[in-house]
Amino acid sequence: MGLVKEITAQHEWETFVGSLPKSTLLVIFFHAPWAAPCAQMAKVIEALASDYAAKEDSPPTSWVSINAEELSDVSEIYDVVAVPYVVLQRNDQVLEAVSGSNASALRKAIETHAPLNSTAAATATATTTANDKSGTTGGGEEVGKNEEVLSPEEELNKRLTGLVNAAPVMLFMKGTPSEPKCGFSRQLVNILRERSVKYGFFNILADDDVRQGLKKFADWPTYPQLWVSGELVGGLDIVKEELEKDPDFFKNFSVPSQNGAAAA
Ligand SMILES: N[C@@H](CCC(=O)N[C@@H](CS)C(=O)NCC(=O)O)C(=O)O
Ligand code: FES
Repeated sequence: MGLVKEITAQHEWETFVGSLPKSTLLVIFFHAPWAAPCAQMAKVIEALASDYAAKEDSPPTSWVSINAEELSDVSEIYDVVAVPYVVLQRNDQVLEAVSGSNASALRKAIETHAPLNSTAAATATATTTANDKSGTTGGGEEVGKNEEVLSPEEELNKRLTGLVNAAPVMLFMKGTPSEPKCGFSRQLVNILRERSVKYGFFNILADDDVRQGLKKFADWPTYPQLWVSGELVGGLDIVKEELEKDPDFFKNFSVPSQNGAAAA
């Protein structure tokens, strides 16, 4: 079996997703054949997939690769506006998406949602460790390398730093761009969409640690939160104000107005 399955038809996609066991983390890699960063990211994904395949007690994962332009219906469902774009989902729920060729953000995201047990845990029996979601999130330089011991708070902050830098424009929202779960988040998605802004997003409803932690980290009490280049811009009101002051606020982050995905 190839580790990363190329899906080339809509029906193939539907069958595949429909047959996935609930606990499996599905990694969906959207790419375009003309985008050089995609070729790089494809290698990263192959390597990650083989890491998971190599570890006997690793949580169940499944890896697919989709040509974003060829399967535009699928791309639309996931709001793919740029490639490479990787979506992590479990049980039909989008957990996180990583936009652009950001290998470390991707590895961090995957390890967060499907923690690989450390070498010590690997020697324990698989049954007792399989459900341990509360453990460390990895995120170290290399799997298996000695990691500095971090307090849970430091660990979370490290993770949050990774998340706010996961894409040049990051939206922390309630729900997903195609299914916002609150009017404030929906409005901000619309603002970004109208301006063809390329952005990554994180559904804070899927992760209460991030939901509560980021408020402290950002010193900002609500969602949505928009981050640009790793810095908090603010919530919906602030973004509206910024756009009033400077209508070109997002100029550097917009996709040229053409169909299909743009290289990130
Ligand atoms: N005026 C705010 C509206 C956002 C807001 O009030 N968000 C609330 C309700 S969705 C929130 O995130 N509360 C904290 C929470 O739900 O964790 C803005 O400009 O973004
Ligand atoms: S979820 Fe109630 S206002 Fe956003």
